Amino acid sequence: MAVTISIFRLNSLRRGLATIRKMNDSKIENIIKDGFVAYVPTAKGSMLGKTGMGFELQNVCFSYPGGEKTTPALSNISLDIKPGSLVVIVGENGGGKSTLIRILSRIYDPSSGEVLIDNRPSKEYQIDDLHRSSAILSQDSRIYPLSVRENIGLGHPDSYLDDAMIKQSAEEGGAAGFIGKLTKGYDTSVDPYTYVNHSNLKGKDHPLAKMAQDLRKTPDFSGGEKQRIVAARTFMRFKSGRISFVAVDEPSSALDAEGEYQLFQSLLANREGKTMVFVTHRFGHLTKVADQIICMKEGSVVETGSHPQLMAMNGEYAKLYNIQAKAFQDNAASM
Ligand SMILES: Nc1ncnc2c1ncn2[C@@H]1O[C@H](COP(=O)(O)OP(=O)(O)OP(=O)(O)O)[C@@H](O)[C@H]1O
Repeated sequence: MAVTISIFRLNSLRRGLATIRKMNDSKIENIIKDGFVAYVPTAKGSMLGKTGMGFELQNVCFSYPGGEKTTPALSNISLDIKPGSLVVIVGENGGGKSTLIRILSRIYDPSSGEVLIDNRPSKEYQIDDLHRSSAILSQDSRIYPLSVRENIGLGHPDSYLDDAMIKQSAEEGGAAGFIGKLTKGYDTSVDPYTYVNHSNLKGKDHPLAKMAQDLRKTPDFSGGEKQRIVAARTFMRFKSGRISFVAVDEPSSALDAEGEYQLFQSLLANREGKTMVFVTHRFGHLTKVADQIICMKEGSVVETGSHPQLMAMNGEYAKLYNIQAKAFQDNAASM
């Protein structure tokens, strides 16, 4: 029985992956060149010493290919991100935060300037290798036409049949609660099966009617529930033991304040051996424990430092922090 279920799941995953490949092939144009060096840990670097990926950016500029803007998305960014550090990028809309995350994750290469990863030019590394060692959690992260279990299992396909691991990842991603309330639990299909309602099959005890019934589209998940499944996939990814860089780019827009807080706490609990970079507009609880805050404006880094250092500077970060703090105090006063 277990073998039959495993074969069924494997076939289902294969079909799903073929669909995903088609979805991606049609949309993604790879504009970066692959490197020739495997991402191998160094004593100072990631996997071996379990200290996380280290970055050094030297005069990095970036303009989006075909973008409408006359000014670059990133201008002359120079900074260090130490292995194993917790970094929070803050700043106003359009400041370049997500673009910087994409450069660090090697989704794009700089238009000019250099990025060093573990002391070596990032362009020299094989892209797949770098991506296998990185986990990116963002609003762009997708739900795939697979079961809930498979959507989570994609984070670490070698272990996608490991129920305990899937469930633990769901707990960490804040998804276990609502999955537990689904009739089919982890076997619930997520999109995009169509409801087959052919009149020839109505009320018939026909094999096709049975199949059509099984294909019935399940109710859509809410935005927050989808984000929790995607978060669970990221925690599954951590279990591969390979992840040394985690980029978190505002994954929580559809989460309530409690959901976002829990998600960030779960991520921080998994910090060991990883460099973590967060982009969020609701940053107060993160920046106070961050090793480095990077404050961006109009494509430039305007301030970097710790929370006490930047508050003492009384510049852009202090302005953004005080606006948040005031909104919080006003809310508390009106309750
Ligand atoms: N795919 C894209 N193509 C063209 N231009 C883009 C693209 N993505 C972002 N930009 C532009 O690059 C600049 C920086 O955008 P980015 O998304 O990095 O800012 P951000 O600080 O993350 O903003 P937000 O806080 O609103 O998410 C903006 O001027 C934006 O319009």
